[in-house]
Amino acid sequence: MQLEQVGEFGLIRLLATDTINDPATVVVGIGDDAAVFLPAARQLQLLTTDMLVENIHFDLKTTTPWQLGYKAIAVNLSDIAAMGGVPRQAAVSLALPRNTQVEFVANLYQGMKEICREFGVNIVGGDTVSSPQGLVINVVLTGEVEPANLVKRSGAQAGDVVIVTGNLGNSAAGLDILNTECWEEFDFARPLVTSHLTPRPQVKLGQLLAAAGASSMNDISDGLGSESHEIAKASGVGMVLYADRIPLSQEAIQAAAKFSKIPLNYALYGGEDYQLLVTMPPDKFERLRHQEQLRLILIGEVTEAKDEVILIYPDGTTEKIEPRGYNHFRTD
Ligand SMILES: Nc1ncnc2c1ncn2[C@@H]1O[C@H](COP(=O)(O)OP(=O)(O)O)[C@@H](O)[C@H]1O
Ligand SMILES: Cc1ncc(C[n+]2csc(CCOP(=O)(O)OP(=O)(O)O)c2C)c(N)n1
Ligand SMILES: [Mg+2]
Repeated sequence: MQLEQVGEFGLIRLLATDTINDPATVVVGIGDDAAVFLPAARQLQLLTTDMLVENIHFDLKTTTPWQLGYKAIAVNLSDIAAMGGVPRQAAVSLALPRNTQVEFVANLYQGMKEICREFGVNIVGGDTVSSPQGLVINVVLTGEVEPANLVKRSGAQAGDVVIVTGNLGNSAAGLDILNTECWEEFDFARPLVTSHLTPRPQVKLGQLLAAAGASSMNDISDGLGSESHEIAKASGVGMVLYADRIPLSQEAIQAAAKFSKIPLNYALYGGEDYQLLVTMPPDKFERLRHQEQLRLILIGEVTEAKDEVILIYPDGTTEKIEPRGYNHFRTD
């Protein structure tokens, strides 16, 4: 069905079902001039926004609308996770080309509703407009954090350990695969493509790490190279990272071989992994380490060398990691 058959308001009515997963916090949801919600007492309020733009963040030849909706929420959840917070209220703005099908938008919302249900997030509003070129989806997400558990980028201290919460580079490898003909034939492709199209934000781990005394956190949207420098700059410290400890999946290594790339570069400069990069005093990390079910990988240490991130290879050679990752306005 064409959008013009239902119109702007008909579309919104179609989408507005099953959007409230935590009714106790919502006074007014979709349908008024503004949403009204009730923050919990004595919690700091978090607010983040991230936008996905067609042919910059996604390609509709390789992404289903369901996956796009899921990812649009996931990348915002990841920012709340990186503050140690609990996600709460979302607003979703869409700019849709006129020839978009109603079914496309309904599937986009199914993807968003699925991940919102899983994380207890309400969709309380948004905006729907037409776009002369390409689809744009923007999400605003609020969250809450106990004041004592707030973790900023600026708290890393020399002597802290540097940890990550999962494999890095899968998403960038997945993007290379999606841009290849007949990728379904590669037996290593599936988990990489899944990491790229439907990343899992580390919301629970973010809360746990915050409560356990993380000194800084950042989610890895632009790549480890860029995010490690973000923490170093904000905290006035440096880092050493051990090349052989940076977790790469077998599948990412196989993909790198296929595309004649250096596997570690997927992790350093690829981006969109949505794992957390965390610093923490070593004694606090030791206490967490014994909880076996947690996947926490120690990859380095915080140093006093201001703003310098050094990679150390097993043979002792070192190299400076550049503050480079995905950058919207640079072409190098
Ligand atoms: N157009 C903008 N206006 C105001 N603040 C912005 C704008 N774009 C980005 N920011 C802010 O700049 C900081 C860095 O943004 P970004 O690199 O997108 O962070 P993240 O990787 O966490 O999404 C964030 O605090 C973000 O809110
Ligand atoms: C079609 C397509 N081309 C390229 C990419 C790769 N890519 C696009 S944006 C991005 C970085 C993350 O996006 P950004 O908007 O910078 O996220 P933020 O740091 O604001 O969370 C990457 C790696 C992609 N996902 N899809
Ligand atoms: Mg952003």
